[in-house]
Amino acid sequence: MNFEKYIRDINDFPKKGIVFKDITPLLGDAKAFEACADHLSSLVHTPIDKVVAIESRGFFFGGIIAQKLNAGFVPVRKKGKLPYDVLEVTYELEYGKDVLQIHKDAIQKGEKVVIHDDILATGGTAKAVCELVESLGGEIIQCNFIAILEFLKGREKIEYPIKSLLSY
Ligand SMILES: O=P(O)(O)OC[C@H]1O[C@H](OP(=O)(O)OP(=O)(O)O)[C@H](O)[C@@H]1O
Ligand SMILES: Nc1ncnc2[nH]cnc12
Repeated sequence: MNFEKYIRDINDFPKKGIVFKDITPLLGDAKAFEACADHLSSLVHTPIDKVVAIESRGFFFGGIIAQKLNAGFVPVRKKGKLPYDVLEVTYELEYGKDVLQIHKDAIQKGEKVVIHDDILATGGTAKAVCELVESLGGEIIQCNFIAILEFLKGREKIEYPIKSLLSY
């Protein structure tokens, strides 16, 4: 399937000068949504224990991928949303700065982990999540995205295999 036609550019969102990749047309089409979930799952070739996905757009497919791969689902959330003991990391992304948190008991030492998000842009977000997973002793198998904005060089920040359906 040509997923590109379900992702639209929105100029100057959320800040002037940013070309925002909007995946809501993909989510709104039943066939495209299902095909995208299937493709994202098929990018993983080894058994894994956990899919770690990033609030909020990583959650749309993260849970489905976990189910398809027979793995548990772990949410990484913006500060103040997770109720139990957390580890946290401050990070910068293409258009801002924030804090991400993960539950301290979400990953056991040695568990095999796939990280999923919708977009890899500057890589600040994904790198921060890699750090959280590493701190808990997880073994990162790969980072898996719907699309990579190659011109923002996010790949250079990530030292694990990167897989995606689309590159811009
Ligand atoms: O590679 P980076 O430059 O770090 O940017 C990528 C991140 O930016 C977006 O999330 P955002 O923080 O906008 O939150 P949202 O998913 O809640 O919309 C996107 O979903 C990624 O998580
Ligand atoms: N240009 C962009 N479009 C959508 N999500 C993003 N996250 C960071 N940069 C983005």
